[in-house]
Amino acid sequence: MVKLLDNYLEKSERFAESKINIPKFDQGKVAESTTDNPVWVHFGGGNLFRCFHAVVAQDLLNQGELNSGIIVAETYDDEVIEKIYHAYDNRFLSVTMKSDGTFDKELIASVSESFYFNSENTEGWAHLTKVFENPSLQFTTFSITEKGYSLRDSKDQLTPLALEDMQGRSKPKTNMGAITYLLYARFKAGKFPIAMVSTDNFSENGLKLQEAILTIAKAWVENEIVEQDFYDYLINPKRVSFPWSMIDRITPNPSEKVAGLLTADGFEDTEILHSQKHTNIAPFGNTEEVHYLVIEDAFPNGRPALEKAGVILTDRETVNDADQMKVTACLNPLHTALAIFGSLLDYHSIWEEVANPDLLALIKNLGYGEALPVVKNPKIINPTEFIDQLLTKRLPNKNIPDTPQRIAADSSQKIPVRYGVTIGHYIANPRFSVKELEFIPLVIAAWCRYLIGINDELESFSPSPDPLLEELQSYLTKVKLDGSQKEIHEILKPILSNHQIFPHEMYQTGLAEKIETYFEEMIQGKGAVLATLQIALKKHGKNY
Ligand SMILES: NC(=O)c1ccc[n+]([C@@H]2O[C@H](COP(=O)([O-])OP(=O)(O)OC[C@H]3O[C@@H](n4cnc5c(N)ncnc54)[C@H](O)[C@@H]3O)[C@@H](O)[C@H]2O)c1
Ligand SMILES: O=P(O)(O)OC[C@@H](O)[C@@H](O)[C@H](O)[C@H](O)CO
Repeated sequence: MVKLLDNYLEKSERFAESKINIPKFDQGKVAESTTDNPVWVHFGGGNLFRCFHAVVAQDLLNQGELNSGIIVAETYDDEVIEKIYHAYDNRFLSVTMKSDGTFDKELIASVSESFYFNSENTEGWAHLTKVFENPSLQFTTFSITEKGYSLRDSKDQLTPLALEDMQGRSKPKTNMGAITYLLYARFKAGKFPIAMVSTDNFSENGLKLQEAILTIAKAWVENEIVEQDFYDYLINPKRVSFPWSMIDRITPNPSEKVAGLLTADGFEDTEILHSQKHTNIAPFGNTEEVHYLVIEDAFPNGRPALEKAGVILTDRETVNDADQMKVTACLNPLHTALAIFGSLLDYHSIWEEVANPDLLALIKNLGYGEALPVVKNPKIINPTEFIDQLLTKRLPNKNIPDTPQRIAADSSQKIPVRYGVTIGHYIANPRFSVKELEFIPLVIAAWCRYLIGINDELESFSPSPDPLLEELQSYLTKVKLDGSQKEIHEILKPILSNHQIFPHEMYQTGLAEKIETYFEEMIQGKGAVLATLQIALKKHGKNY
């Protein structure tokens, strides 16, 4: 058996026996150089980071294109740092699951340091501050989920914690307050340049990060906590940039099945952690083969040759087009539809869902039928080929243990981007009418039905974690599922008129009425969700 803490340079033949590729560098030496010359900090050391960013860094370290490792800062889940990073000397096994049933396995050692970064944790706080004061630092990446950037609640009001952070700088409580604190340390140390790269799944992610940081910084200037010069530093792209990005690699939570196969292959560290804060993470990460990372090439302090590890560096417009193509049209809206219907129809695997002709027809009609006509071609990736590849190779890959329940997490945060952008195109473009949309309202109706927490067999299930779950469920507590429910409009109105979830006025577009009708059909008793889907497909669906 081999394990992560084995000396991979001395025991390389044992790793080879288990078909595990090992780093071509000495992790200890890289770590020393990271202490002196940090280059790359990553916030949010979850599964995507481990299977994507860390693999890019490893590739560059192997090629000699990078000499220092990634510093991971976790603002949210301290258990992950202690039990998953420190316990394994920041190493992990990346497992790429190919459609022919085989795995590619690589021991990743590109993370040099990891910290719980919170103003109450003095060690991590002091260390990250020092890192940000170092002129060598070139960029930071983020994968902290959509909600990690938020300063506002569901009513678009600044949260009490955000308001508190805007009043004082010494102990920020929000992620954005803490990041602004670090940028202030960098500013004071010498106004050194840096790129702040969000790689979370939402449109204009760089802009959202920038706006959140500027909200805090502006309040600090107004409250005379910091000098105006700091704000000017943040808005000068030659000093601080917020590149936009598109990231794509389906990375499910670590699976027990993969753990079992790794054990059978002679790898020892397979225990999955389900943390108290609901992070599912393990000493290994499982991901797919296909991947795209497109980043706006705006790095004022320079950058490693990321392109040598497959990253596409381009201008903002192209990034935005690629991102809109993926996140708002060709992948994520389809994923969320499978997540919602899958939870209602009691599926626990994505590949099984796409083997169901009704669900496959639903996502084809959403993708090819409703989203593709209004999406701009990003040129670097062909949108039709992208959906074709998704539907024929990626989603049906039985080797990828992805679940509707993972994807359903935080749906309230995703709906504005995954469906709202397409709705916006239909409203804005005179060649289209928003009234043509059938499958987007159908999915939104199914999401409202999903929030009730009772599936299509009328058995209860636990909806995936979502910051608005409790509030949204409070509107639906009395819904009867036996066909006797009246006043659907009164029940759904508070949800459908929430502009944080639906940026467009759903009642003016006529979409809300359609959603209400679909919702009503879905609460007519056992099997009503599937029946509604089948009727909608029969009436409005095309064969793609
Ligand atoms: N997994 C994928 O397939 C995939 C692919 C492309 C993009 N993404 C993006 O990456 C993000 C993370 O995905 P993942 O697979 O790593 O998820 P994960 O559950 O494995 O990890 C989530 C990470 O975000 C942190 N986090 C959660 N809530 C937070 C909060 N409120 N504040 C700060 N940090 C918080 C967690 O501590 C953890 O480090 C997604 O939300 C998405 O935007 C994921
Ligand atoms: O990561 P989330 O939670 O924003 O969304 C869930 C999935 O749709 C997402 O992770 C996809 O797997 C990913 O976007 C593929 O690149």
